[in-house]
Amino acid sequence: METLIEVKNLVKKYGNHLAVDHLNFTIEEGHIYGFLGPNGAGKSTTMNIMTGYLGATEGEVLINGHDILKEPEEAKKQIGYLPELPPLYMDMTVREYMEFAAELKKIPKEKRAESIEDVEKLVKIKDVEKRLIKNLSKGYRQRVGLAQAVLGFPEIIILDEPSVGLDPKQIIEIRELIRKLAKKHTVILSSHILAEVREVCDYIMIISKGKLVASDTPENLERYLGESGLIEIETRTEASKVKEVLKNVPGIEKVSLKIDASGITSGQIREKRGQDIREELFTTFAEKKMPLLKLNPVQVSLEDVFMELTQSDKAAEEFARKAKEAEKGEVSNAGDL
Ligand SMILES: Nc1ncnc2c1ncn2[C@@H]1O[C@H](COP(=O)(O)OP(=O)(O)OP(=O)(O)O)[C@@H](O)[C@H]1O
Repeated sequence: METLIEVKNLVKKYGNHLAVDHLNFTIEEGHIYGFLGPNGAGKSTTMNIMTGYLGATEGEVLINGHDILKEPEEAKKQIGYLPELPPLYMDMTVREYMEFAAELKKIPKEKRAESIEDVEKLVKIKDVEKRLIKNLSKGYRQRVGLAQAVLGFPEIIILDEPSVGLDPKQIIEIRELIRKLAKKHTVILSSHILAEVREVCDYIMIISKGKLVASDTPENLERYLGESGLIEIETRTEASKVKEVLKNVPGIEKVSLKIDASGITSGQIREKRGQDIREELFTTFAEKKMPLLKLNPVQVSLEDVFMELTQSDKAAEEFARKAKEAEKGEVSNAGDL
């Protein structure tokens, strides 16, 4: 697969504030990437640098091998960008604005009309092309912003929070449109909403405090981080006896139990790092004739992962460790085959 964008050691400082902190990643052809991070994480700043709207303090961005600062024309030609606040001219009609955008993009005169028609149909703004932008709803304005990004059908389309401020129906429409675009283009979008990124993107980059704290497919992120090291159990045996039995099971870090009104003891067992004590638990309880009603490893959702990664530096470090281990595991598995 072809590498379209290389971001190398990117740093952006606003005064003393490090908005982008040594970012490194590549964008490969044919995916829908999601930049996910809380407000202020540095998503817009990164996108503005990648698209040549903002200079970096350090580092470099290559678009199809062209440095965005040294060869801006060549690099920008390959990108369509919808910034957080689309640069719309309120007193222009939609069509006038599209003509203006086509001129800026240097689309040859003889191809302009056709190019605009194609995009207007795709984004469904043909019906409003004679209306002034200031009289359009927020949803339609966003579509016009998207239309100027898509105009000329560049290879890479970058969208900053494309669904912010839209109503649920418009959000669904925008998502459908993004999926449609992704059939022929590489799309990068940012969002602070995990559900949105998970729904549309096949690759997620989690950004927190200007740093890339995780980057993988949604499935892999869930897999690496899904195991919490916690096991839920339930039994009719008294809590004190359960505690006694658990003392003899190696690999346990912590136990917390409670009894409900019906006499069922339930609780959580935290395993020591890297241990899997499920079989040991099962046989120990069975030997003592203390049947377990439940023995269930607690799965962490992508929501939990996101919250943890973006709130705690320790969690982010832990993620990096797990991802490395998983990578090593995959390499050695491949070797075994
Ligand atoms: N022009 C600026 N001057 C000073 N600080 C800035 C400027 N632009 C952004 N920042 C700061 O840089 C950090 C990153 O901002 P950025 O807009 O890139 O984040 P974001 O992830 O896109 O969040 P949002 O979704 O809220 O835009 C924030 O702390 C922000 O306050």
